Formats: sequence, C-alpha cells, structure tokens
Amino acid sequence: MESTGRERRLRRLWGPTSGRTVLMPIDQPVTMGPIAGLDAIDSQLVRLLAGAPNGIIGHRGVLRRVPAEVARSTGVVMHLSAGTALSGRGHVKTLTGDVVEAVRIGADAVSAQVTFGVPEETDMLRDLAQLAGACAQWGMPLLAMVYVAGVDPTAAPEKIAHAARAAAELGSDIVKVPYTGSADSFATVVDGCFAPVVMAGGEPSDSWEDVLLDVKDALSAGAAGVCIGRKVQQHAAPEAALADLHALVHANNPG
Ligand SMILES: O=C(CO)COP(=O)(O)O
Repeated sequence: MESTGRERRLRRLWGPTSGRTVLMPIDQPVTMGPIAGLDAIDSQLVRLLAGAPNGIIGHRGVLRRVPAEVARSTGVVMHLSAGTALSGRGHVKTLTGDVVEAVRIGADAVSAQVTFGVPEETDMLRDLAQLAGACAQWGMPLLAMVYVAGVDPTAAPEKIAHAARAAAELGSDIVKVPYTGSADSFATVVDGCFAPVVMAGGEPSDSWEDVLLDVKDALSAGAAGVCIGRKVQQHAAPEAALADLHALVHANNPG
C-alpha cells in the first residue's frame, strides 16, 4: 500500500485515543537566536521531554541532541525551512534539507513554513509543493506552518483561513496556524481546511490562564491540537504547562 509509511508515521504524532496532538516546536532559535527558554537547550530539552509532548519539531542540529531513548516515545518532526531575523526578513524561509535526510534520521514528519503576503510567497509555495511531492514519494507526512505577514489574525481570520486552505491544497497533512482570537473565527479556519489544524503559540503572554482559555476555544472549534513553543518554554514550570495542555487536548481521552 503506497500510503502505509505515511499513515504509520502520522499515527505516532497523535494521541492514540484522543486523536489530537501536543506538539513542541524548538526550531525558533534559527530565526531568533538563543532566546530565553531555548538558550540552555540540553537542560531545557530534558524538561520539555519530561512533559511528554506527542511530537517535537526542530532543525537537524537540535534533533541530534534529543536522547535516543526519548525519540522512541516522542514523535520527531524535522523542520526543513529557515530564515533569520538578522536578515531583517526572518519570515522569508528557504529550504534547508530534504525528505531523504528526514527518512535517514527516522523522522515521523517534516515541516516547513510558508509566509503568505510577501513577495517571496511564490518561492515558499513552490518549496512547499516540491516538499509535498517528495513526501508523497517517501511516505512522509508534511506539516505546514502558515503565517500571513502584516496581518493581525484576530482582525482578519479569513486570511488565515485562506492560507491554511492553500497549504492543505498543496498537500500538507497538518497545518499550523496562529490563533484567530475566538472559537467562532477559528471554526472558519478549521472548517475551511480539510487537513487537521493545530494552533500555534506566538509571543509569551502575561497570563498562562488566558493561553489555556484560547486553547480550550480552539479545541471547541475543532482544532486537532496545539503547537505552542515559547509560552511553554518561558513558563516558570514548562513540565506543568505541558501537563495543562495535555489535560485540555487529550481531555477525558488520555494520550
Ligand atoms: O511552531 C512554532 C515555531 O515554529 C511556534 O512557536 P512559538 O509558540 O514560540 O511561536
């Protein structure tokens, strides 16, 4: 069966009962440098992995630092696009690896970012589509991280819905989008996208309780899970924050 590898890999990223996922992105230092929460990466990895995310998303260098025994129980997503704030245009991403390398390291999926609404959008769309083609060839799931430049997602959820749908149309198996500010608006994103949608994090906020309320609303709108980085990584107790996310995402359906 041509799709077996893809399905077997995808299954490792979802809670077996809930069918939802808590993903932990640790790819941000390429864009932002050694930011708080990811600067002392080895000790932070121990804490984050103790919180048992369903999957961890990182570039090849940081994935090499994930202890092998953990990689057996936590899904691994190899991030394949990068851009740095040093360029002044950190939202413009270029491909940094390929699916064959992801197969070699035993990744369960690959991911790439597309920033919509910038002149380089066409390059990033071409890269995503080429990646989707290679993923189809190798049975590798593809997660697209979509953002719309210069747009407040709460003010223009229809633009987030458009970007999410475009990523699904090009072959993404999971689409990560910023939260649009309400369950109703997030439902338009989820309902318009035939691939599962996970909610991104963004800048750390003052109130963790507010983050949890947003997660609750996103899930009630049909989100397939969360992909929240800095808000957890810069939390005073990242393991406890992850436990909170597990409780919501996998509520009444452990794992
Ligand atoms: O998926 C993400 C980065 O790739 C989201 O990270 P943040 O939650 O830190 O914005």
